[in-house]
Amino acid sequence: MSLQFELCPGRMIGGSHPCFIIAEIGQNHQGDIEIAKKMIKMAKDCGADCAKFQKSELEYKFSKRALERPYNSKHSWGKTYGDHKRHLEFSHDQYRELKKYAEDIGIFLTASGMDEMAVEFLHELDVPFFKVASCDANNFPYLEKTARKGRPMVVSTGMQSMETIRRVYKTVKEHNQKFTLLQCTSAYPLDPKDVNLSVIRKYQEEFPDVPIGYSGHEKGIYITVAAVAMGAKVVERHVTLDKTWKGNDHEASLEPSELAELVRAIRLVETAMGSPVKQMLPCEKTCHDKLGKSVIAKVKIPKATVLSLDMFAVKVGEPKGIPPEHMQQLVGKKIKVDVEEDDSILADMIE
Ligand SMILES: CC(=O)N[C@H](C=O)[C@@H](O)[C@H](O)[C@H](O)COP(=O)(O)O
Ligand SMILES: C=C(OP(=O)(O)O)C(=O)O
Repeated sequence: MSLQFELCPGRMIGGSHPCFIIAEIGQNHQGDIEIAKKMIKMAKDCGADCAKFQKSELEYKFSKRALERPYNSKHSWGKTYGDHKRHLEFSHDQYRELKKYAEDIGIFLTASGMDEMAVEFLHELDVPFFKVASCDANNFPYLEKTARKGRPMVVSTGMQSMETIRRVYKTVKEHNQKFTLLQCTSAYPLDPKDVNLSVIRKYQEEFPDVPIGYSGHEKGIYITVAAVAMGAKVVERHVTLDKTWKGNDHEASLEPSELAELVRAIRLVETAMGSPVKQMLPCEKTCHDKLGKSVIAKVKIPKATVLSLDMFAVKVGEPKGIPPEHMQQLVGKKIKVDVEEDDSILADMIE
């Protein structure tokens, strides 16, 4: 069984614990703290385990020239990429307010630290765990420093090769035992042919002591539910209050009704995963009583006949007799009574 650990106070993940569902608010709050709060509440009401944001200290995440480059996208909130990002970035005080709000309504809150300084701030904010965004999965100095802080980590692996992920595993593991790797393809919205859920299996094989999860950017909920059926122990999906809003991520996000449906579907599938022990269950008795088949006399069998296969048929009999899987064992045995054609052969008729 995969490693299990406490990702948030009182909330274990991995093993047979319920999948941990992260509602990624990201920057879908449009830079408005009241919308952000509504989204945290929505995540809670829909049954998600955690609301997540993205925290950057912009001069540490981007170079000057990257911040100054013109950003003409229809999703832009400013003339330059820096202006756009500044519009979407909450201050430290605003983060404290959001964290308090989440605590008040009873949902975990964290953020991806999008650079080392942001991780420092999140550490001080006392988030339950660090999320590492795909764009930092190959940022080894960052990974090492973050892992050394000792908080659990959820590491996304979009845009990376298997070789890099092996190195991520080794690097983080050296300093921190509590982490999970999420399969992710970083495209918005993500085409199903590029999802590669099979990577979940690959990760489970290569890293059997680490819970594996999935961070999805596709439309709809089916693929994420399938990830859970494959054993994803953490899932993350972007959420929005309105998919038509301005912003790069809204289209690939779930609206409240979809998030609620995703949570319901995940919990249903988890229940249905059940046990690998194959046996007839008590709930099957009614069906078995009505339609379970028995060994039936194909012909009249006189008392003292030595039984052979050509004397048997398999039918639903009344009363229920010997189950057909035991038919072979009857061969060569003697019958103690006369049996009419089409009667059930019962255990106490056999010598
Ligand atoms: C890889 C990564 O960070 N991806 C994030 C998480 O999925 C996204 O939310 C980006 O922040 C977003 O798509 C950027 O959009 P823009 O460039 O319009 O701010
Ligand atoms: C980019 C992020 O996540 P992912 O790589 O899982 O999409 C994030 O957490 O900010």
